[in-house]
Amino acid sequence: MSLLLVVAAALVDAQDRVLIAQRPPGKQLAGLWEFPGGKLDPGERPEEALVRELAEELGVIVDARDLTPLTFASHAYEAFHLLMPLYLCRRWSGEPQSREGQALAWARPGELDAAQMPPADAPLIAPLVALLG
Ligand SMILES: Nc1nc2c([nH]c(=O)n2[C@H]2C[C@H](O)[C@@H](COP(=O)(O)OP(=O)(O)OP(=O)(O)O)O2)c(=O)[nH]1
Repeated sequence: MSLLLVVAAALVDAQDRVLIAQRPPGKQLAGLWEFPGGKLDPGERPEEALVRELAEELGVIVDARDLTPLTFASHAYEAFHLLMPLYLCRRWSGEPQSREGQALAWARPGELDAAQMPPADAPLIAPLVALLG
């Protein structure tokens, strides 16, 4: 079993909407809507990796101190077991923009559709709904 650590963020705006990004064609899980984030580079701390990924993918600047642990996903994919902490982030600078060609959307947690998200993400919806409605 290989364990894959991926860090992800729920960026939450003033209307309590969460930013989701669509995985581009050609990638694993293409077309599904996920939380921005990604894998750690060698030697990187999780929060540092997430700050980097948010800058690369969305062009936003986040202070690691504004990343609050919210919940996590633990899911057995065929090729690896995914462990994915999900951080809550309500403060950043810059307007999130698609830096890698991915579609972006803001959604109320209650509107998130597990069927359109990676299987690992389904259990993440309930904590977001509990927090934000
Ligand atoms: N960022 C993110 N990844 C997720 C979520 N749910 C989920 O199962 N994943 C999986 C998909 C990928 O296997 C992995 C994230 O890896 P990644 O985005 O850095 O890498 P990738 O597969 O796009 O490909 P690559 O960068 O290695 O080319 O975690 C999610 O909500 N956000």
